[in-house]
Amino acid sequence: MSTEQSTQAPTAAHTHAFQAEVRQLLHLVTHSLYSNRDIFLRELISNASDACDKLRFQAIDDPALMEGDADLRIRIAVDPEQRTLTISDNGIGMSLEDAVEHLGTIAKSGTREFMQKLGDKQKPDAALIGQFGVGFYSGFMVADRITVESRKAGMAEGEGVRWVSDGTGEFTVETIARAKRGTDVILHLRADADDTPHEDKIDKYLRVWTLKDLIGKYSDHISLPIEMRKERWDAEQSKYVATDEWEQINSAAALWTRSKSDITEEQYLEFYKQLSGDGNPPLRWTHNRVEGRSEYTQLLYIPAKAPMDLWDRQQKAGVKLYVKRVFITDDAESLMPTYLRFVRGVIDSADLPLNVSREMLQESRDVRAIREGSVKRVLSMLEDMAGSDDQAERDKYAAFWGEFGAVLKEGFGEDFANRERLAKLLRAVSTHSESDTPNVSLADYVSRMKEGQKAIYYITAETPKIARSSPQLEIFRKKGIEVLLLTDRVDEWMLGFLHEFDGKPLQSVARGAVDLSEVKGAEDEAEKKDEAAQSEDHKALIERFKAALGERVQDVRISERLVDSPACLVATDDGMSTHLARLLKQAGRDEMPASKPVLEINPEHVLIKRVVADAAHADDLAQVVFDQALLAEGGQLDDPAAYVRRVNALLAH
Ligand SMILES: Nc1ncnc2c1ncn2[C@@H]1O[C@H](COP(=O)(O)OP(=O)(O)OP(=O)(O)O)[C@@H](O)[C@H]1O
Repeated sequence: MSTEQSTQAPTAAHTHAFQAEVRQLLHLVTHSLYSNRDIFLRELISNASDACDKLRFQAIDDPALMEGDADLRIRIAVDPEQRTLTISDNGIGMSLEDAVEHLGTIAKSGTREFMQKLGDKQKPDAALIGQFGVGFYSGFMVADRITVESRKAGMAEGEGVRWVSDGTGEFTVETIARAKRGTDVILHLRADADDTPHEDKIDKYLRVWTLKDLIGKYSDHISLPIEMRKERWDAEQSKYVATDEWEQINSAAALWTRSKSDITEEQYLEFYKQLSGDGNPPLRWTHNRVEGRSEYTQLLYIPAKAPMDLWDRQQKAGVKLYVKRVFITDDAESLMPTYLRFVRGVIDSADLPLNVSREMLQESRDVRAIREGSVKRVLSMLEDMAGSDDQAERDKYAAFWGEFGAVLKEGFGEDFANRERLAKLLRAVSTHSESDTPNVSLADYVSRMKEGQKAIYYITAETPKIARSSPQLEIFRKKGIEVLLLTDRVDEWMLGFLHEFDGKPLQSVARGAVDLSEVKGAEDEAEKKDEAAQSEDHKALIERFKAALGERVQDVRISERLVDSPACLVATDDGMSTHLARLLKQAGRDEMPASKPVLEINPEHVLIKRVVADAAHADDLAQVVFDQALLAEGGQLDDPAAYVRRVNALLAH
């Protein structure tokens, strides 16, 4: 910065407008969250704690940042006369640019998307809002003005910043002189209306014992000391008055470092909320101290609800890495594979060096051991729920699968070592039940297989409804053979890795030829046809179709799987399924040429018989039969107009 600028800057306060999403968020914060205002304290303490974590981490490489004051702590002070509540930390602090950027915009993509989704709804459900942290802005639930004074560690005394806003449209920033590193967030509490019920009065946040109570409830697990001024009884004034001495309010032992028996369920739940910003209680958690070659503590939670950014693979991993209680990063993908990105928690290693770099994280054997250990724990939690004797636990698993099943499926390609465990956790929709909720496991399927049935049959489609109406299922339905209906986008990809279960191959009903001859079924004998007599007729029929369809098909054959429909499309054994070809096209992957389908026809069907009987319209009929087979499986016609023309010609005839 030039001298000219630095002498000018302190005098001018600049006004900035909040980003539109922040304005919207502020509106919500001040209008809708009225019922649980207490959380503002937890949010601000959490920010202060993060700021100290960041400083501690940066100071590993640059100890001068500590400026001789390495006792990081958070202080809460009240001034009843001025009606202010101040949350101070001696953490990393903010520069003027930081303040404009961080306290004027919303950086988290999930929150931003959420705000956009809410649109103009002024009164959304408070539980919904509770799902994500409103962070700093929650201060405006209780304050009609917030002043933030800060100086970034390592910057000069004259380079502090004051940020002020009344939480409507704008804020101002100016440069100030500030000797102390770190941040003071000063809340100018709103005045209560006379008719505010006692328990809702904002005044309560000026009372020391209320604050102590809230810190105990929401922030006890924060690993830094949270201090308030000691009070002394003043007989003359007959009230408590603050002294100059500070006392520690919380236990300041990071929750995961305590022994399990000292932690209540409520504390685990509260910690989860703080860690994840998710207002829904988690489904399960696991807390272990692992000893042996690699020593670490893990506290891992399985959430009940998917966050908005679940599909954003760029999102930070959900597990925070600490080394000997020092926060290192919340961006360590190497700790958890991508297919478990929904897991939230903390891993605290006793072995890694404090200045561990990103590259080291990727290569370290310790990290690999931690990762393997954590994956095992998560899969065990899921197995416990899925295989529990208790219906409530199994319901929890079903809920989990509904939220995260499609993500877990990515594991088949990502985690070869655990493929079998993942296969047991898989749930699918099935022709065996009417429910479109995936609740059939491969083990259930195998236990119901018919005598002589060799494969586990499935079909992929866009929706269960389309899958259920597929002509390819007809023969399976008739013979009472169960078929799994796989309708997640990731399924085709997953099936590239999942070839068998319990020694039984997985086989698509829409691929290759079906051979159900060995499956025991009552109708089979009666169905045996005089094959020799039919084969000549069939040959002619097939030739007709081939001549009409030319390049559109790879082959035409008599179907073994159709009962009621005239025709269906199937892939060759090694060809790409038409469903996958469509998915790739939707994803803009046109360069993958779809392999041409095989048309299977049902010679017993009246339309197919007409192709033989009505030579004049045989071509049109064959084309229409093909197009309809494509439509029936949710495909799109290349030339819909030609299809309509042909159908009309046939109808008019
Ligand atoms: N006490 C503080 N010291 C330093 N920086 C702070 C402090 N409080 C807030 N900030 C900065 O402002 C940013 C925005 O804070 P805010 O609480 O809105 O969101 P967040 O902390 O990123 O997310 P969330 O609170 O939902 O976890 C923070 O990311 C941080 O960069």
